[in-house]
Amino acid sequence: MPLGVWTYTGLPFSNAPSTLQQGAEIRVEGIGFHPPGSEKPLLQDINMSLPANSLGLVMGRSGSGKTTLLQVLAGLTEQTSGHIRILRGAAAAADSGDTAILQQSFAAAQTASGQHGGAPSSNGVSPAVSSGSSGGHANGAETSTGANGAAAVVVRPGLTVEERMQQVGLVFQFPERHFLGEDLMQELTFTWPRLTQYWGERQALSARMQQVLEAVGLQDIPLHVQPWALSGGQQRRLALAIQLVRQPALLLLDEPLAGLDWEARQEVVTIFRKLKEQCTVLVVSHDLAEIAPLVDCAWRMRTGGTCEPVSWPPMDLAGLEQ
Ligand SMILES: Nc1ncnc2c1ncn2[C@@H]1O[C@H](COP(=O)(O)OP(=O)(O)OP(=O)(O)O)[C@@H](O)[C@H]1O
Repeated sequence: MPLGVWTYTGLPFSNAPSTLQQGAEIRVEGIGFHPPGSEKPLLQDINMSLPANSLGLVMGRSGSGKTTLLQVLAGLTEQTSGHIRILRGAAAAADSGDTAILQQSFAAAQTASGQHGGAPSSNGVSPAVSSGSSGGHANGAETSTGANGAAAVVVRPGLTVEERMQQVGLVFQFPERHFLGEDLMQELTFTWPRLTQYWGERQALSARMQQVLEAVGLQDIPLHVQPWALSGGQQRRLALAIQLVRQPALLLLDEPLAGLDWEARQEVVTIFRKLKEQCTVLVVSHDLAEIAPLVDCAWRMRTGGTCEPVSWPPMDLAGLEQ
């Protein structure tokens, strides 16, 4: 499958099938990043696990490496150690040894392919025959057909940077500073593929655009309006819409409330409540008062690029902010 078309944000357009509508479990395992020329590593042995459709929070002092971590997760920077996995369905089950989910996944795959076979064995490897397709489990695991025709769950070690760029969306801090389109239509479609071979992709995107605009509450703004004529909150919602149209499995938000007034912050937080239904979300933020009620799991980054889990919900939110 060809790699997607590159966008102005550095994110290639996803050629992933439109079945990627739900969040996935995210595993960050032993991620380290030590760029050449830097005396010390910027990230060290980062471990995180985000359940599907959860919202994770990363906090920490300035310079502790939060943005660097997001860049690695989004595939803009390649880590020097560790790996990142996006697990769906059978992949998550195989990884955790959950044979019940595996059995359901294989039953669904067999029904879809019109084939029948035995149940998965207790080690999670199915003796059943499948079509050999991925069965919708993009990355992390897939069903494959062996030489004897038997299907097995193959858990892949980690995502390449290209795969991350396709499956992870990143909304930068102050995303409105990166707007390039002369109107909303241009801004929303700027990253869409233009070559004839991607016509099907464009059609799928057009079909999703209206839904996404409604989800972020911008459906009543005419598409000929200039992006800079929008309010601060509307601009942030536009930046979210641009990423949501791509249907990322993981959405990364870097200080999404920074620089917004009270009203705009409320607008954006309201959208975050709904975001979790569509994808798994990881937010870097200092604005704990607004974000805290939405958070399912949290980590604190320390100077030197280490990361530790924070018990959630916290006993004392004010103390956490210090
Ligand atoms: N490619 C690089 N090479 C060397 N140092 C880098 C590189 N990229 C970032 N840094 C340094 O890594 C450190 C972490 O930066 P990062 O922006 O990730 O921190 P942060 O926690 O997001 O900070 P803030 O909250 O201020 O945004 C900083 O000291 C930064 O100067």
